[in-house]
Amino acid sequence: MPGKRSNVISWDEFFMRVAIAAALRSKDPKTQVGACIADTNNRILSVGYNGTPSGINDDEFPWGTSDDPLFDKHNYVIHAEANAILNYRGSLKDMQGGRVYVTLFPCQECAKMLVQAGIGEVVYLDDKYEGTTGNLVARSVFDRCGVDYRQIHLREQALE
Ligand SMILES: Nc1nc(=O)n([C@H]2C[C@H](O)[C@@H](COP(=O)(O)O)O2)cc1CO
Ligand SMILES: [Zn+2]
Repeated sequence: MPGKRSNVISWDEFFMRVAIAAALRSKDPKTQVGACIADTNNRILSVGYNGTPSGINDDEFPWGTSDDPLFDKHNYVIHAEANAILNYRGSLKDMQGGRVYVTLFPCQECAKMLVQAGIGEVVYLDDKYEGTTGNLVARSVFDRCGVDYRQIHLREQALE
């Protein structure tokens, strides 16, 4: 009798890899972000990535920044975390105490939305905007609202 495979990936790795797969769909040339929401039973509820609102064609969208707010992508893009919440078609009750896996630490606006959606823990990979105002406010939101956050690192993993 062959024994079981022992080198399976953890739930943390699994959900983060799903978030990474979502980020691969992003059309943003500078920063691609993916998010995966899992419930307390380790079931995936939803996935999202940063993109334009559905009425705006992301292939033709000018993906740049500008002094003119009408031509700055930041004013149009829906963040990965927000899309993951909005993509869910079930009851928000299902997200209570759940976890969001994000490839980049959330901004302050998404932090507030994640709190209101009932998310209990944020697991993130990158934190390239650490120390910026939005990043500090997001941390403050999580701290004040009792949402835990922790960074993970992925190891190389091939199928064997
Ligand atoms: N947590 C996040 N989730 C996201 O979906 N984003 C998105 C918004 C933009 O499309 C892009 C950031 O663009 P840039 O400022 O690095 O050129 O990533 C950004 C953050 C950072 O807080
Ligand atoms: Zn955000």
